Amino acid sequence: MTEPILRLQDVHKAYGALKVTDHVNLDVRPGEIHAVIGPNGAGKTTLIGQISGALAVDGGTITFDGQDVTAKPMHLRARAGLSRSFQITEILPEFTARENVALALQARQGHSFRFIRNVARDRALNEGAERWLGELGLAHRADTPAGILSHGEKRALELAISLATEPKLLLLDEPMAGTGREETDRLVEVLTGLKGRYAMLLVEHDMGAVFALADRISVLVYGRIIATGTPEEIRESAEVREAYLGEEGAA
Ligand SMILES: Nc1ncnc2c1ncn2[C@@H]1O[C@H](COP(=O)(O)OP(=O)(O)OP(=O)(O)O)[C@@H](O)[C@H]1O
Repeated sequence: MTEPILRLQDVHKAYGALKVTDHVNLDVRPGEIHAVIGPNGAGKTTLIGQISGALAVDGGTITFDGQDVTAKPMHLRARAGLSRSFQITEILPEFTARENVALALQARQGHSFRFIRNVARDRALNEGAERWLGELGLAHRADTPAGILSHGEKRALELAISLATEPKLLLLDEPMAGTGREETDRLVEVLTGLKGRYAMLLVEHDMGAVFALADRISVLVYGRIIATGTPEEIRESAEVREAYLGEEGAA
């Protein structure tokens, strides 16, 4: 079997007596969308923080792309291809959508920020940026300052910025938060288009989006993963229904 791109073994963290992540075992396979769902306060944000390196673990091991990254700082994990998107504003509002992506491409090539003024003239960067914008349905917004894009378009732009860094795993932290129905549908469509090409760990409250996108779902309740399985298995699990999904998930 192919090695997972991300593996968490026995990861745990407590704040005093509160076990926020409680001996979590989880893996993400190459090309898989693995969603983590759970009620408010279940520990999802903490888990994402531990994976990205923003938060230290109390114990356990995090292996990314074959390397033990448990003690590695966030920037080294990012450099190794672990990209966190959403709930972090990476967009520069004064710059156009194209410039925002071009800057991410430029950063990947190791140039420093002070060359910013050369970006507009660099055709290769602009073409690369346009390719990503096209991929995410934003080609017609290339010249628009990022700050005046709609909320859903900003989310798509954040995704373009993440993808421009050629990640091996995308950590998607509530990408649908604050988006309307139409924009959520659009983002689901965009992510569906990327399916199979990138491994993604998706934390999301919108169950419609989760069940439409995920290959597997893990359910986190009080810091503990109570089930991992296909959307069908999760929907049919009596334990999950009782602990979390309730009638809504059964519908
Ligand atoms: N720095 C902290 N100190 C103490 N308790 C914390 C801290 N950070 C989080 N917690 C607690 O840990 C628990 C898990 O929080 P976390 O934000 O990870 O949950 P979540 O599943 O992401 O919730 P939501 O779905 O509402 O975003 C909560 O009870 C929270 O109050």
